[in-house]
Amino acid sequence: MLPLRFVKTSSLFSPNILFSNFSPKQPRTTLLSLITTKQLRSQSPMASSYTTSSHASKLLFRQLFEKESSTYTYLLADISHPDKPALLIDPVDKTVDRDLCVIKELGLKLVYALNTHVHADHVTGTGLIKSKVLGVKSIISKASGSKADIFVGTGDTVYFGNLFLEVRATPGHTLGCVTYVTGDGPDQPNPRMAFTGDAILIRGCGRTDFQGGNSTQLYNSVHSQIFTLPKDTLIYPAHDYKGFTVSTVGEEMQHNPRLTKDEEAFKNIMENLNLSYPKMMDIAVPANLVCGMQDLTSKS
Ligand SMILES: N[C@@H](CCC(=O)N[C@@H](CSS)C(=O)NCC(=O)O)C(=O)O
Repeated sequence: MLPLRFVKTSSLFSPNILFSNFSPKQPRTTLLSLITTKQLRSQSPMASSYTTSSHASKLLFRQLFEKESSTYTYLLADISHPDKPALLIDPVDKTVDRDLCVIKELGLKLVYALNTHVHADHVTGTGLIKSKVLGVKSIISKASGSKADIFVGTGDTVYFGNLFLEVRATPGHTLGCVTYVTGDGPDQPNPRMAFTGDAILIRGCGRTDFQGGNSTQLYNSVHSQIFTLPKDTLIYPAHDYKGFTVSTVGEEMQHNPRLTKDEEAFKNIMENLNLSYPKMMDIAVPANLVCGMQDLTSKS
């Protein structure tokens, strides 16, 4: 387990080898194998874009959907870098083959599998990915209580090529929730993109009734860590149940039916959601507390 303050992928790697500096003081070398996953052509990405940057086409971005749990997985890669280093946010076990197929077809090199939190409604694809693509590192917050290769917290940056994600702790749905935000800088995507997990959903938010959930904390997280981002920041949540794909900070500040209320009204809404527990909860939470390595620990 590597505590992390700074993750930067170096530009010094050949097509099949990636050198990752996990800390400026502790350089580490990781050999990544080629992806050997069987291609599944029947499954395709749901939504896509080649770049959201105002600069040279640099960020490759895909929004991928898993329909049973209505989960979004996000693929990001720096395609201006010779090795096209890529990462996945919130992969789902059931769609790992589809996601790895896209990564292979696009000639990307998967470096990291990140989770925004310990999910209760599906098993993360992280463990399966690590068993299929050697060298991929799992990332989650320390506060999640989960096992992983790398732990992140507020202020950490996760580099893939010359692009990076900034980590913001956004607890409230669970204790260990984080939001990953694309970097603020001249060569970073503009507008910025926030991968909010379940902290904020489009016109909604994550429930707060289990896994250390707390509505006051969620309210404060969203207002201090997400609503303070530029209003044109794109919001990409971990779920959508209504057919939405993307929103913006400004749009949610104006139209989110829960988070536009004052704190007391918000708490009242959250206490009266009356949602049933996720069907997969008893399987998903223990599996996700080991980052999806539950069936793989003896094999890896
Ligand atoms: N029916 C689904 C679970 C739906 C659910 O509870 N979603 C969560 C996020 S996954 S833990 C949530 O926070 N929903 C908020 C909302 O307002 O819907 C299942 O059985 O898996």
